[in-house]
Amino acid sequence: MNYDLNKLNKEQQKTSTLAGLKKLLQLIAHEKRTLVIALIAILVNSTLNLLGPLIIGHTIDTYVQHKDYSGVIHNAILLLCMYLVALFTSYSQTTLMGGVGQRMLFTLRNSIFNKLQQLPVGFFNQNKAGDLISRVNNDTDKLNQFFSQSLMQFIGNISIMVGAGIFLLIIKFDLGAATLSPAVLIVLLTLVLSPWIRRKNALNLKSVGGMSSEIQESLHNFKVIIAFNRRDYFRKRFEKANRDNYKTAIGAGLVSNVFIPVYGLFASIAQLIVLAFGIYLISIGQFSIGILMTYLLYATNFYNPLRQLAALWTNFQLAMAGWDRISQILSLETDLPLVQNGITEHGAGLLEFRNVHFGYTEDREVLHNISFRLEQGKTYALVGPTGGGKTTTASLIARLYDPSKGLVMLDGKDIRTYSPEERAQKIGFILQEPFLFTGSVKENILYGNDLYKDYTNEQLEKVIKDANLGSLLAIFESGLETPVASGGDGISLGQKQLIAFMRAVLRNPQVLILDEATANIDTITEKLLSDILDKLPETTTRVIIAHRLNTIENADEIFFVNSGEVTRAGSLNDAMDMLLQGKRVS
Ligand SMILES: Nc1ncnc2c1ncn2[C@@H]1O[C@H](COP(=O)(O)OP(=O)(O)OP(=O)(O)O)[C@@H](O)[C@H]1O
Repeated sequence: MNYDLNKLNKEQQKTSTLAGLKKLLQLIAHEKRTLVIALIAILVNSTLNLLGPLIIGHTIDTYVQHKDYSGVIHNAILLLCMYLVALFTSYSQTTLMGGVGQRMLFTLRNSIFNKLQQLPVGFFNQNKAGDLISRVNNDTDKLNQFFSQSLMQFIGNISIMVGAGIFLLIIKFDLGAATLSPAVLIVLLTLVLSPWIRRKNALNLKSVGGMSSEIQESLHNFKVIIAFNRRDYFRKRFEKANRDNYKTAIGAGLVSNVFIPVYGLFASIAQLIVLAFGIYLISIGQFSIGILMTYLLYATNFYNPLRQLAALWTNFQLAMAGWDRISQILSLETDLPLVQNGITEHGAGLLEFRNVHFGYTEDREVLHNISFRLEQGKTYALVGPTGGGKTTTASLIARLYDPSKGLVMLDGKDIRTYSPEERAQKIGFILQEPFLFTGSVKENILYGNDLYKDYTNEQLEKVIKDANLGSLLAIFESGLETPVASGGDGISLGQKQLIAFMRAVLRNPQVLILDEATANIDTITEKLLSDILDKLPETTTRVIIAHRLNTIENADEIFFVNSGEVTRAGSLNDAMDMLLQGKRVS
């Protein structure tokens, strides 16, 4: 399945502003009470702002012109009180919406992270970690900014505009219509330009993701970069990503800023219309100075928010572009679903591949029509040249992927019928490059193991000794409390493999897969591991992938994996011949 977020097909990419907005609103649906209070606050604020020009006009015509200063002072105090209440409502709505935005950000980041936890290995093969981090951090923040800062401003501005527009039309309809006509052009222009702005913003967010991937890759591989003196190479790559980001940011900024001067121009034209027409109306006795003042203030009240709406609209487009990138992740489903009514067979082997085909991508098949069967309690070895398909076969045993054709049976049932927990309990997989978390040896050993999670060190040490793993633990200076640094970088690769080995064995799986698990371990420790493997419960089936043939000399059966085909190799000597000749016997 295609999981590459930057190459989704049209169907996967299809998003509409309305549908996106609807889904987004669901995220804050439980905030109804806060939203209603914030809405009331902003409407009160707009109303107070709209009453201002009326009172000012009335003061000029009634009190200023008749030199009634007590009336002027009275209205001035009234205006001051109104502006203070407006300030309070504005502060309240900002604080309330700030909280809504932060809570939404929290939920959204959790949802994306949870979704990432559910997606299959194929998704992570096809996407760069840096880009995903950028989506979780940066794109969600764009949404937060819109919700916490822009949404209520948006509503407030629209209500002021609508109110001001109504007053303009009521006071004098023909002048009102002339004053509002530039706004119609602005709305049309906005509608035409919006998709373009959204596209430009999406490109910009994508380039931020690209830059983040470059940083992640170079930080992750810093040892190789230094060892190969490739700093210049990565510097150039980063410079290119940074330049791409710079260009897309300039592009997005340019299109976004196109509105601001255009809006300004239209607002000025509207004011000119009011002034010219208003002065004419005064000259023919239809308007008073106070009404002209009120009119001018309403025109400003109409066009100022419109100008701000341009900026808010840009924020909205940016938030929607961010939301598109986020919802691309949220809408993905795992291609490893739980199958309810899979085949169940008695008497099947513990594990069986039936005519399995598999490819990481649709255009290249890696495993071709593989069939084999593993019995309980036996030891199997997979040998073969590099790139032959051993790890891929093991990955299908652990259901990191599903076959494109064919079936994998585990313990008499289609492997797809097991829940991830059941499967992880039955299958232990020690990867070629085990990953350790920051913490202690104990925390890493107990990772994913609920059975011993509350054990004290003494209890756990006893369990480890009983599982014949004591000699491995003794290799670590401070035993269970030996610290492990981020990604396990503070300890050797061999030691990592030992921890991964203890982690897998303590779960007591039915099938234990060791993928080159002893490749970085000295001969004496390797012998220790071999003894431990021999002492595993009789029911444990072992699948050992190894390049060094001495590690598999005790295997009950050897499979030769080459060019995506799996065949029985017969004896160790036969396997050796096949490896040396690079071909298989039929
Ligand atoms: N994540 C992946 N995406 C695409 N192709 C892959 C991926 N992993 C492996 N392959 C390809 O699948 C084929 C089999 O690889 P696999 O890792 O199974 O070989 P292997 O026998 O385990 O090799 P090695 O002995 O080097 O570990 C190779 O051609 C490899 O290039």
